[in-house]
Amino acid sequence: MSESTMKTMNVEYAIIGAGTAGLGAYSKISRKTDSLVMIQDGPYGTTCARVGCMPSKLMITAADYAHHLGSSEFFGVTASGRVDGRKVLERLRRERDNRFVANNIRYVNKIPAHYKLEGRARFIGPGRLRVGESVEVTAKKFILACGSRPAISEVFEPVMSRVLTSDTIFELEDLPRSIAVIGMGVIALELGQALHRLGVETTIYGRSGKINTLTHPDLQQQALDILSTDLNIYPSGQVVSTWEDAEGAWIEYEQSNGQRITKAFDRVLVATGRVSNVDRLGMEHTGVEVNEAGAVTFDPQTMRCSDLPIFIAGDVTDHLPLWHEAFDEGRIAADNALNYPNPVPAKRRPPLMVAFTDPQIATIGQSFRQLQDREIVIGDLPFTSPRHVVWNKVQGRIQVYLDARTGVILGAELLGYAAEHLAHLLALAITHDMTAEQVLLMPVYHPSAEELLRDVLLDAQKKRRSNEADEMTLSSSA
Ligand SMILES: Cc1cc2nc3c(=O)[nH]c(=O)nc-3n(C[C@H](O)[C@H](O)[C@H](O)COP(=O)(O)OP(=O)(O)OC[C@H]3O[C@@H](n4cnc5c(N)ncnc54)[C@H](O)[C@@H]3O)c2cc1C
Ligand SMILES: NC(=O)c1ccc[n+]([C@@H]2O[C@H](COP(=O)([O-])OP(=O)(O)OC[C@H]3O[C@@H](n4cnc5c(N)ncnc54)[C@H](O)[C@@H]3O)[C@@H](O)[C@H]2O)c1
Repeated sequence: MSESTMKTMNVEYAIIGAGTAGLGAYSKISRKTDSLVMIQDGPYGTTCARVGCMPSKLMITAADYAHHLGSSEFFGVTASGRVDGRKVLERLRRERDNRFVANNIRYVNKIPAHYKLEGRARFIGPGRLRVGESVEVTAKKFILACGSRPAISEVFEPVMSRVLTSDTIFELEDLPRSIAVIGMGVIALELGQALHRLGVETTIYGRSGKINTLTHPDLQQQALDILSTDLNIYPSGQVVSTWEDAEGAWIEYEQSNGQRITKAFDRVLVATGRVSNVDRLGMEHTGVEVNEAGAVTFDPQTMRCSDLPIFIAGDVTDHLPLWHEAFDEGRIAADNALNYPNPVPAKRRPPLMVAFTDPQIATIGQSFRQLQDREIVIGDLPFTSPRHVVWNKVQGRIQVYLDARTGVILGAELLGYAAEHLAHLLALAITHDMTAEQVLLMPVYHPSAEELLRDVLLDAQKKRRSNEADEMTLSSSA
């Protein structure tokens, strides 16, 4: 394209990406100025609604129904269920498209056309972007909100026609007969368990041997043991080769003990993490600092990159790739872009993560690993309350970490049925720097799952008092 046919735009603010973070930034900036553009490559609707949080939870819910039917005998209820894979996937797409994606598109459609530009943006110089092949945008401030994409390693190239990722699995017409799930992170565990419960012969191939979403070794092991009771999991090793023939996609996997396993599958779901789209942005033209791993360095309080008028938000950061964080970061980045060069540092919320497996995995505040150098007491109980017994859901554990001196709740790791709700109560307590004693002032209904939270805090308190008594005995005998 010649310079003369290149369309040019000159604005104050350019937002790259119209996902959760980009739209969060747009909503703030558009209230203050007309001089902005939001550039989107690919379909609108956001990763969360189209191929992330929402379709995965819709699939998990169908799988939960199938699982409950299969286990209802325990309650004296005989039920028979048959999974119709086509209907499961049709319903998933219907709900996703008519509700979650449609809501988002409705919002995007209300954005005036002159604020929106479609095409892939990349920097061609400081303050200058090329969008697609025919548009050049000059802006004073930039918000990088262009998300991430599934990582697929070269070893899967021979079976690419059978490879699925979270970007493609929800578009299947029918459920496959068998699937290899590569990875043991959140996507692999959520979707692997759901597919298994929907009747797909599923094998999960991990790498590290650990469920790293949790950090306490006992919880990691217990999570693996529980999930392995109904799921076929090889936790530790690596895929060494793949090939395809009439039987399907063959996976050759070497376990960490050196033993090799070879098996053919209809499909292969690669869930081995995500890569930030920052690598396609031409950052070398901007002067932004990039660390050894290729990630942009930024200040999490302002989302500012180096000292430049460039801000970053959402999964593109490689840091806390979760929906609520993307939304917060978009808004923090917008506030700081609007106020540039004066920083507006934001108080970040305590970390909160829930994996929607059964049992659920949740982490709140500081992890056990992060607290290793600090004096803490651990409230630690099996995930059992009268309510959990009634539900016949007594697997797992809850750990709450208190500062040994003050009793302030610092963090927690949970593995248990519907842990999401206790996780949110703990998140509230941590947000307000509450002590166990303060939380214990709350009324707790009987029989409720929240009794477990009360009991684990009482356990932690008891340990704290016993530590204090030991210290007093020591000092009086010294
Ligand atoms: C399967 C799955 C399940 C998940 N489940 C949950 C969950 O239960 N709870 C939770 O909190 N989080 C969940 N997440 C994470 C959550 O979806 C993300 O954290 C969130 O969607 C990130 O939003 P974002 O705005 O950073 O990115 P996105 O929504 O991906 O937006 C970025 C946009 O930028 C566009 N883009 C990329 N490059 C360019 C470019 N050069 N120029 C212009 N545009 C560009 C992309 O096409 C994309 O549309 C899940 C993710 C996945 C994949
Ligand atoms: N419920 C939720 O909030 C939810 C659900 C799904 C996804 N997400 C978000 O999406 C992000 C991406 O999820 P993800 O599961 O792709 O990433 P992840 O980082 O959680 O897990 C990737 C896993 O793949 C393993 N791995 C990497 N290379 C491998 C290889 N060659 N062979 C075998 N295993 C390999 C890693 O050890 C890791 O366990 C998550 O970090 C999470 O923030 C959140």
